[in-house]
Amino acid sequence: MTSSPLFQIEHLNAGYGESIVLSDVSLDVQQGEIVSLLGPNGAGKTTTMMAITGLLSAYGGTIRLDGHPITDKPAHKRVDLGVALSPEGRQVFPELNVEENLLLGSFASKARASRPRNLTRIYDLFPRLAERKKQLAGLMSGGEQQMLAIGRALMSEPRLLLLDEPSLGLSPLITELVYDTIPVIAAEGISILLVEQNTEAALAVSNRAYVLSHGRIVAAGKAEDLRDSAVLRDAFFGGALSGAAQ
Ligand SMILES: Nc1ncnc2c1ncn2[C@@H]1O[C@H](COP(=O)(O)OP(=O)(O)OP(=O)(O)O)[C@@H](O)[C@H]1O
Repeated sequence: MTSSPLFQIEHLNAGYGESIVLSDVSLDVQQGEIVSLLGPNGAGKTTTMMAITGLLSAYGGTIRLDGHPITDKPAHKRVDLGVALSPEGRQVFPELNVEENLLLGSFASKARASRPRNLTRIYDLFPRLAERKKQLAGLMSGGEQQMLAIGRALMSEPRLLLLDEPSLGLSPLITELVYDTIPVIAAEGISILLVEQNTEAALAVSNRAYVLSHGRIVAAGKAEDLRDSAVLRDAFFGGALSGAAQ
């Protein structure tokens, strides 16, 4: 693709206090593209997501949406500009019902005015949520909670949807059900950055992928080229990394 990317990270450094987790991370996502960020436990995937949303400040580097830097914007402003996160572990509000959880996704955003339309759209995407509008989120299955977390993120009408480990703790069958919706969302023109340890599920729906290991991008390429690559295996199973892409 040659068009300028909807979303771009350039040379991002980030971490916690004196502990640097991400070093020189660069990646991009085109409009409507599904891009995976793969890596084992502790590679820095969630840290990357937190830096993109503004929940964690970058130590260096630039994060751009539509070419404009958002690195210094507060988290709520990034939501309004079109960045939404479905967090690791879903983090639904267990004492609130499905619809209340969804409404919170647009509570403070510009999308507040279009709530009825977006609710309809999300219920069309996830009929299970439509059947359970009044059910307490805490009483739902892991798969339903995952659908709810994605639906809640969509309520803010994102242009970039960040999905952090959507398959975590789900059976293969339920993972498939959740994953079936990802290309449908992308087909609406929404760009998706998908963080996963489940490389097989992620690569099956992605156009491209990056591999993160010890806070550094160690490989990048088309999803089909990375599927059986040695660098992906090394990143997960601790082999010596060559650093070469693919
Ligand atoms: N709040 C925090 N304070 C200090 N260090 C942290 C914090 N959160 C994460 N880390 C450290 O940052 C590194 C990267 O963690 P991160 O959660 O980003 O990895 P991950 O790739 O998302 O892994 P997982 O798949 O297990 O969630 C780890 O070494 C982790 O211990």
